[in-house]
Amino acid sequence: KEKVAITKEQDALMKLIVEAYNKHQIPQDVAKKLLQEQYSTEENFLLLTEIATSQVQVLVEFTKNIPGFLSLDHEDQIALLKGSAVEAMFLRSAQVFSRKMPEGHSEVLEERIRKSGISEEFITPLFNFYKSVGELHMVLEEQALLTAITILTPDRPYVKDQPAVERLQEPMVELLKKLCVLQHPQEPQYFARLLGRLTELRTLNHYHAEMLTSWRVNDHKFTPLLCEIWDVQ
Ligand SMILES: CC(C)NC(=O)n1c(-c2ccccc2)cc2c1CN(S(=O)(=O)c1cccs1)CC2
Repeated sequence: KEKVAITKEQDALMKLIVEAYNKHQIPQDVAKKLLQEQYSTEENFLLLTEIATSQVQVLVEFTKNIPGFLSLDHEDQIALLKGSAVEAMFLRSAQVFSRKMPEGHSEVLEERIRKSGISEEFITPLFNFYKSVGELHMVLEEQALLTAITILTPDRPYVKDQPAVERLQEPMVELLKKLCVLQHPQEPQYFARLLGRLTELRTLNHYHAEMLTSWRVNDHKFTPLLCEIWDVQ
């Protein structure tokens, strides 16, 4: 059985990705707001809009720190960000949700999200996804790499130079694979389960697009940044 070891380069890459991931956490005060007073549906929706908007800003900063990203074609950089924003947001949500929270906090958070005007047929797959990510008990390095891998998906719409994106994503996938073997030696299929979450994420894109149209119908307001990244209005 060949000895799996992280090379010096891989260790340097991982440190860069984790550092970027840590630097760009969501301002806790915004997420904490969701846990405070009892809000109406409209106020919960506005809070989610605020949290989602701050998350997109966090996502852009994290992405800019992915080694090689800023050397990609500029239009491709935009195409990758727009193509991955929803997935990165739901991955982040799942990671926030699956984190150990003080007693009763995740129930309150779940309640607030359920009472935010999001249609039922979207809430179910959303919480199924949060649960399936939570069951993986990902370590920080895995979360950061999985987010970078999601952003560096070559086959997003309008990406011109896909091979250039593949050249950035490939080493991250290789590194994540090694990490999984080292972190979960008793679970050889763990890496495959992680990648399976990325497939599940793509289905949430579809639900999110459906949700957006239903919100536009009953004229919910989004921020300019969310309109920009989600191509609405
Ligand atoms: C952490 C950030 C990325 N999470 C977030 O914004 N959440 C969270 C969430 C999950 C765990 C902890 C805190 C918040 C649940 C939901 C969203 C956003 N969306 S949304 O983007 O469709 C939306 C935007 C405006 C109205 S609805 C709906 C569902």
